[in-house]
Amino acid sequence: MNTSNILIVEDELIVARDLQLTLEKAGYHVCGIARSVVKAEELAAQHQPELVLLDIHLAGRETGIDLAHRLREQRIAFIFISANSGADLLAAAKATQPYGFLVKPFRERDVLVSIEIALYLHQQKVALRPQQAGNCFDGIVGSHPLLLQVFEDVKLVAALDTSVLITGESGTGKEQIAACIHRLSPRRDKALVKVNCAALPESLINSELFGHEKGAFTGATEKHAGKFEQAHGGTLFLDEIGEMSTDLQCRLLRALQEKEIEKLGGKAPVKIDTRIVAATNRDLEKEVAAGRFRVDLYYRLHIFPIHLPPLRERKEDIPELVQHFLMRFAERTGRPVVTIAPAALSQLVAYDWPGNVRELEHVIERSIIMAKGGIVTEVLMGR
Ligand SMILES: Nc1ncnc2c1ncn2[C@@H]1O[C@H](COP(=O)(O)OP(=O)(O)OP(=O)(O)O)[C@@H](O)[C@H]1O
Repeated sequence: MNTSNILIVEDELIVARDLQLTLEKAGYHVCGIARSVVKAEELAAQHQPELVLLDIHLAGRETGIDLAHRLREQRIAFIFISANSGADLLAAAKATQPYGFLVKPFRERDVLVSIEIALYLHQQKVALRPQQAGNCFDGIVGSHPLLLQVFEDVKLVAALDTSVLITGESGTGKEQIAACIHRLSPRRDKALVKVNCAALPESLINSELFGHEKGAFTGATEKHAGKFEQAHGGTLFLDEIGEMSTDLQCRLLRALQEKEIEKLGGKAPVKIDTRIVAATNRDLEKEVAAGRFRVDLYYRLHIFPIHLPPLRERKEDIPELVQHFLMRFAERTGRPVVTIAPAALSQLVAYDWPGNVRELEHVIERSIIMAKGGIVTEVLMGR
């Protein structure tokens, strides 16, 4: 009997229901059907599926390819299901390293065989992981002492259950470090849920974080589990915490102190066990001094601060980072690796990188596209 939990991400309800029937007949458990990437991420965080069946064209702004990259980071297996199999789309799908690609219309048998193989391959990978997990800092390039100190801090704090505040300029890798803390913590098998506090309007962020009951406000047609609840047992990454309104800061502080939240329209508080990792590129002390950030919340988050150095303070890492981005671009696109001329590399090392590693990543991608004869001879700085 198969008991694996499977999530279906498909915008055509008839196809999704057919798939659900097929899977349930074969003994799998379908933990949900999502029509958009947003809903899929909500369900994935809630149910921790072993496998996701993923359509490419979905309702909403993002595609199945966008979601696939993130599922891969979270080490959740997925198989694409799509009516379209054009060369460009296949190249983009391949770059996400899926466990399979089924072209619609497909036979029941093909779906079941693909799922069985995907689950088997995924289990093999998971079984191998303990030896490889030694490096949870995979994908974080650099060996400057300032970065090595960050790695040490992360290893130390990951095992504890305290809140962590990651500071550093934009593009220095704060989100990557937050993911490492989660992966190294005892909460690693539960969800890591991310919220960008600057990306949501004030009116939405409240229900996004704390959730709401059905009928809590006009348009609340269904009960919604907020990010706090979705991250129950796991970690909630609050990016750009410096942008939070004072009202929300107050609710967050209460949630941290009481370990419970109040849903919009809810009758009783809900107990939560969620670890907070927050990040900011602002100087929170200045924000506190200016009265824009609550001092009590600041101290609550500041129990263990981790500071990421700007790239200009660890220029020695630039050549290795450049090499990393050149290789990664080749891997993603399936094209040969482009090299870089020494003069161009010197220019990159000399530059000050106000946008840090993210800016370097963009400059390299742009330079590869403009490169002739497989070698980058010119680099064009600027974000
Ligand atoms: N040391 C590193 N090695 C490889 N890639 C890195 C490194 N640091 C950052 N990056 C890459 O740079 C980009 C920006 O990183 P990330 O989103 O973690 O930064 P951030 O500090 O959270 O930025 P922001 O404050 O703007 O949210 C990402 O694509 C990330 O993969």
